Amino acid sequence: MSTNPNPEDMSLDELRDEIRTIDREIVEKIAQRTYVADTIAQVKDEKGLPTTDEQQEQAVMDRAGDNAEQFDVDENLVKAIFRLLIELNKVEQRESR
Ligand SMILES: C=C(O[C@@H]1C=C(C(=O)O)C=C[C@H]1O)C(=O)O
Repeated sequence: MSTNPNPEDMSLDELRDEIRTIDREIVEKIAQRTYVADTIAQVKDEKGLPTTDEQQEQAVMDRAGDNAEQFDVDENLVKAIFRLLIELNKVEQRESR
């Protein structure tokens, strides 16, 4: 068994390192988005507004579709991810009110 990785394995490792960094950044961004949504929940609480804002959710989904198109990724998949992010925020918002 050789201790030296062949060049193909090295480049696979390097690419997976890149994925690892991106995965961390994605979770960091989700945490940032959740934090801002928590702040929005406080503002809504002060103003006596409901947790759910369907018009805003539609705007977020429309933007997700536009961004998916711009970056040439599957629009339905990106929208599914944003639907989950919105639900995550609403659960968090309800818990913090
Ligand atoms: C964060 C908000 O609260 C909820 C969560 C949303 C989201 O995660 O994008 C959008 C609308 C609201 O239903 C908001 O009103 O902006």
